[in-house]
Amino acid sequence: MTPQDLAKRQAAEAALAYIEPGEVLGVGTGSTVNLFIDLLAERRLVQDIKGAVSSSNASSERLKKIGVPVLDLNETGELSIYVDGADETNPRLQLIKGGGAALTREKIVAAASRKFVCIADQSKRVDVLGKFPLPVEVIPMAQSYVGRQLVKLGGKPKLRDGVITDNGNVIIDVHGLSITNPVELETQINLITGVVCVGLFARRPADVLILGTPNGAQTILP
Ligand SMILES: O=C[C@H](O)[C@H](O)[C@H](O)COP(=O)(O)O
Repeated sequence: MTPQDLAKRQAAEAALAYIEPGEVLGVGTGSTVNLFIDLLAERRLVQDIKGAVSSSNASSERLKKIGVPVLDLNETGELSIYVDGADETNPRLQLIKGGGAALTREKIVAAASRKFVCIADQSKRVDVLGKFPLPVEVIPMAQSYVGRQLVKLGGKPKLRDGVITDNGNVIIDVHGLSITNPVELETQINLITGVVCVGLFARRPADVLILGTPNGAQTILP
């Protein structure tokens, strides 16, 4: 395991403490979440939860493989805990997400959860969001139009080659942004016709960040 994977695993392991027995768990997407799912099996915690609402087909498959029932968010109502990774986090726990193209469902599950526990290695921590290209999920026929609007906002849009989301849409990654006002930019991008979702989690930041570091897992509050 690389030092980065070890740090991700530390964060994932610390997040196990947030699981509420008998509850439905919200589960995100990505390599850090995969380690979290693996730990559910390793630590025999699968029986403790009622099931999971997942933010991607990939996570659903992984959950089913270890015997976790994957439930429909429309049937579960509000979730107590949502555990997910991030591509970047600032000190206010506002995030960039969507490196794995799952941003829209992630934002839905985060919105429907009382507590969002973000798990990441320390390389994800930044002062100002934007070094990681900002993912935007877009309806395919609007791709060029949305690209032009994103240029007007100061970004350099680039279509993510060969990627179709679980919702049948494309991803535009916006390079060259220095996101000093994440709430405003999230609103501006949301207002572009053809945008399904932007991977900026500013209006609904994480509630808790668990960061894997060489000195162990650190819990950070906004
Ligand atoms: O679409 C993917 C998600 O937003 C992931 O949570 C994010 O990309 C972080 O992934 P990883 O844990 O692999 O760094």
